[in-house]
Amino acid sequence: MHILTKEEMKKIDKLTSEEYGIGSEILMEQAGISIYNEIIKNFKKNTHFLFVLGTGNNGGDGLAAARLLYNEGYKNLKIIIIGNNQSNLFKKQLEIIKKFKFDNFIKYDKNFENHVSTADCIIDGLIGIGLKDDLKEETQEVINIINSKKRGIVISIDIPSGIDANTGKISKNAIKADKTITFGSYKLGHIFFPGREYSGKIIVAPLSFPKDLFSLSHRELVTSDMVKKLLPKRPKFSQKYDFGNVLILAGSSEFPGASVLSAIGAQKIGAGLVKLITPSSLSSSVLEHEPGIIYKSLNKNKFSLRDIDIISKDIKKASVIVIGPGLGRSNETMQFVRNVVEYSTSPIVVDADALYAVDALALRKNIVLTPHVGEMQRIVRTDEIDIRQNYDYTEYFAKNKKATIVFKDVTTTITNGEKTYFNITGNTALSKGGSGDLLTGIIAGLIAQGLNVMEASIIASYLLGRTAEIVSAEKTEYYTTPLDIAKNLYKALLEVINA
Ligand SMILES: NC(=O)C1=CN([C@@H]2O[C@H](COP(=O)(O)OP(=O)(O)OC[C@H]3O[C@@H](n4cnc5c(N)ncnc54)[C@H](O)[C@@H]3O)[C@@H](O)[C@H]2O)[C@@H](O)CC1
Ligand SMILES: Nc1ncnc2c1ncn2[C@@H]1O[C@H](COP(=O)(O)OP(=O)(O)O)[C@@H](O)[C@H]1O
Ligand SMILES: [K+]
Repeated sequence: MHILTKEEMKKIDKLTSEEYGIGSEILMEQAGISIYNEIIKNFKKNTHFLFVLGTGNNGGDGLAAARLLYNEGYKNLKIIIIGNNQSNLFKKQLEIIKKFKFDNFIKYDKNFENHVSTADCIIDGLIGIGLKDDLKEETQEVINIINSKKRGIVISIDIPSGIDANTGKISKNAIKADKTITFGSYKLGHIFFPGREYSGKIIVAPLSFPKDLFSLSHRELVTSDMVKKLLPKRPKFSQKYDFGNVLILAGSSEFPGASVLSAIGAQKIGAGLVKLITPSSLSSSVLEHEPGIIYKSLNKNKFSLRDIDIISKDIKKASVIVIGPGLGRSNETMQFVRNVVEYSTSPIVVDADALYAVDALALRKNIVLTPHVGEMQRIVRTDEIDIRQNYDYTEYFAKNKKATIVFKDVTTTITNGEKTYFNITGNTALSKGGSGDLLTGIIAGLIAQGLNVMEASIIASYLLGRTAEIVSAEKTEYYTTPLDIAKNLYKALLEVINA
């Protein structure tokens, strides 16, 4: 499923009309029908509806849906229109609904609160992707009353009014919907917070947009289907060397646990061989969890430059290297990181402390950086933009650095600057030390099996998040730990494989 900006959506509207002859009126009627269909599935004819509509095409969709319901015997409908500048399609829909003898238009006055609190279902068609500038005061007031006085279900048309479709940001105020019915495809505002939260359950109504047109967007949502298609094959006629060799350079006497989770992640996702080389002897617990992991301790506190000689053979043999989790950030260790990255030509997953050496690294497409919010804000070296709300800056950064980036957040951005994937699986069970270390190992385990760094990052992010959802449904988001997630990774795998 592609994820569109409002400009891309408008372009697709235009092309659908001009190149394919399916005009805006038809699309609006279809939008109305899809809202109508969703409503009749869930509400009886005696339901009290309040349609709160603007005067643009978002409001026009609302008028079409209201008329279809009215025509089917849903008689408890009230419509309130906010604003004056009616779009042509809105005007037309208004004329049509009047021809159906609908006349229950109400004014915006002191009784509005009462209408809101007595409605079983409120349809929000105030503003869609046409939001411009800050919300007008009257609209803010209307939205405020809906959010605070509603008793029934709120359904937003296309996107909750007040949410910017390109960023998910709130403009002064926004409707908190239970459900959003959007058209064609997701918009970015549906997947970035707070828009994602304000949208509630999102339903995508396809309308008649030609599918090919969506590929004008280079951004996609990671889905179970996509993961299923990308999962590496495991042919019967195989042996361990066919599934790759993961070398993990991680840990220190101060942070021995991180490397353990990375190694387990790589092993559990199916890598042929996983070797953990770590400075301290404190990570030996890895063998209790997975005795198949090859474990080597250098019996010191942290990596330094001269360790390169000891591990150079391993670096050459590795089909993928993980560097970073739990390393610490001393100068010597950063020198070590730089040298490993320069020395190797294999794919490398650079995570955690190793990200602090990024400035000095010559990056390449098969290097994947996996920063969380703080690390990302630091490596882009600018405080001027909030990196969580600027996926295009992450894309720009990846392109510029010629690397692949997995920017880990509630919505994770996976990009090489040309293609971008967003993952939205996961929950707060993952907001705990160690989840990222596990992810790193899973990414590497997939690269070892022959996937490129983008493919591996897509699958790993999806599976990590989905496993967290599955495990926490049983054990709660409080209780679930990275190790629980590692041990249950098979549940998300099975769900994907059997879907
Ligand atoms: N053109 C098409 O092919 C289709 C468009 N559709 C609908 O059309 C919508 C886009 O329609 P429009 O481009 O007319 O725009 P919208 O209807 O989304 O927004 C324009 C309306 O919002 C008001 N508005 C904008 N900024 C505001 C602010 N800051 N404060 C208060 N009011 C503000 C304007 O006064 C106007 O009434 C989509 O979201 C979707 O719902 C659907 O009918 C599907 C097909
Ligand atoms: N609330 C959340 N919802 C979804 N995913 C989350 C949430 N919190 C954290 N995550 C995910 O969990 C992982 C945390 O990584 P990170 O912060 O690097 O952990 P650590 O460095 O402690 O191992 C990332 O993949 C991130 O996307
Ligand atoms: K809306």
